[in-house]
Amino acid sequence: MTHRSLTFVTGNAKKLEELRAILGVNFPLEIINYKLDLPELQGEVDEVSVKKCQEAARRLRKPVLVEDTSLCFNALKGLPGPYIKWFLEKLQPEGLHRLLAGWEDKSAEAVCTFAYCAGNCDDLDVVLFQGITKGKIVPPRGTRDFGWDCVFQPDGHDKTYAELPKSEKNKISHRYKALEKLRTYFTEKKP
Ligand SMILES: O=P(O)(O)OP(=O)(O)OP(=O)(O)OC[C@H]1O[C@@H](n2cnc3c(O)ncnc32)[C@H](O)[C@@H]1O
Ligand SMILES: [Mg+2]
Repeated sequence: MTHRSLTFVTGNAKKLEELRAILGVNFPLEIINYKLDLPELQGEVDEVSVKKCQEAARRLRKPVLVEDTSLCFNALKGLPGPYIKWFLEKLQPEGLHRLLAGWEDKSAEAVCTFAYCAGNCDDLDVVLFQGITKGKIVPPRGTRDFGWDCVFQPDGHDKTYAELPKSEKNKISHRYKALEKLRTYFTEKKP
């Protein structure tokens, strides 16, 4: 059996860990990691992912996959959105919750957007696979080993992502939902 490969370009080891756990061994392509923190242009969620993916394809010149994660507060009309990394870095999880102090509405959406490009020089078409999990922003609870997991409580659960066992998060998460779409695409797609 020929094994096509796909290079996942990310500087984030936890994203890679979840991708491997979610896709498991039955995914038809071999996933190779290329550790690189790509520059991210400003814009709406989809735009950021498309540009990031085209930059990865330009640099690596082979089939590439990138991912961009947003955390969108409904009271703030979707912000911090794709800028969550910088908000988290400066404000820490406590500060993310405090951002919503003036609003009754604590609802938020975790959005994961995978972007794939076949990497041909003259064709930088990008396909997106997006997953959204709705929830609310709460005071931090649970482990602090991955980003804003400790302040995001998915709807229908009384635990934050950080309090849920990894295997549970990976059954309901924004990343899981995006990867299910990606799995369908690559499983049904003829080489
Ligand atoms: O190299 P890339 O793939 O861009 O990795 P990154 O860490 O820069 O990631 P993003 O640009 O997508 O920024 C998303 C931020 O949200 C965090 N994050 C991503 N997925 C998460 C998840 O499932 N749970 C909690 N935090 C997450 C991540 O650590 C960043 O701080
Ligand atoms: Mg990034």
